[in-house]
Amino acid sequence: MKLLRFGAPGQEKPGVLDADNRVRDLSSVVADIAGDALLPESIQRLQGLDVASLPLVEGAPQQDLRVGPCVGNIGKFICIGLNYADHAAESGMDVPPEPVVFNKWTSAIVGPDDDVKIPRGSQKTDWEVELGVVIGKGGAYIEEADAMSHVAGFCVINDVSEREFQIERSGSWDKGKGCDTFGPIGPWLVTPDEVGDFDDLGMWLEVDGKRYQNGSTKTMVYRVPFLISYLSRFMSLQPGDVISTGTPPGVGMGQKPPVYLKGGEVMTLGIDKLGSQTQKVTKA
Ligand SMILES: NC(=O)N[C@@H](O)C(=O)O
Repeated sequence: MKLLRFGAPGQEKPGVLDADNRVRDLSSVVADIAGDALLPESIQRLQGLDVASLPLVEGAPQQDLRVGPCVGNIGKFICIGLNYADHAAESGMDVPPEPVVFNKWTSAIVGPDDDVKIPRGSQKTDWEVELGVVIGKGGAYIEEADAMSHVAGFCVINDVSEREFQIERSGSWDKGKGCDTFGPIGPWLVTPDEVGDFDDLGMWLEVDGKRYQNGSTKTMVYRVPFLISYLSRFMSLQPGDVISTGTPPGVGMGQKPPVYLKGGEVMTLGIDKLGSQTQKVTKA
């Protein structure tokens, strides 16, 4: 099942894609794709609906119908760094002995096709296609073997990053990761049954039609069940938390010479079975 949120920023309604990829309005069934609506029993209830009987929404998603972030009211936006050995190498860093964990502020969250704004003073705004994991059932000290029962679904994330703010300005990476618009999420929240093998999903990213990232979740160092279990030793996870699991090689910082985003450029990125995003780059 592909769940989504559609409408103007801040006023999104819940929806679901039907068999013909048209949007059906879920407002009469759930208030939002958020919080307790992501619990396993709630998702199961949605999966039991006759989708074709729900009201049809006018417009083609991602064309004349705006799609918002596929999860509302996200509590924590947790990211994993250096989770692909070849990306760690292009960043001039070693694969860490334990996952690198950092945050994106929730004010960074935007829809999959909303503009990405280069922050004031930035010279080094960069891209990162990543597999997103959305928590359905919360918990602490989750066993790795049980971790997938805590997952509501998967989505595409662009972990937009300002490298000078992140690496050259002291302190944690967070300054360069959480600027406004640096967290496009969606278009769809795809339930695990529809994704199947999440350890073998192709992922890609292009800027103005030039392909920079071409990877697969196959080469992740720390896999999804381990990451959920690992994170839950340091914090309780809650319904609607989002984990961005790291990027494969091909970021701008890793090009020779490095390449960074400029106003007017367009990023397109996607992951097998999870859909694609398109963002115009503008200036704050
Ligand atoms: N270098 C860097 O910022 N990396 C990451 O965010 C990552 O590995 O996903």
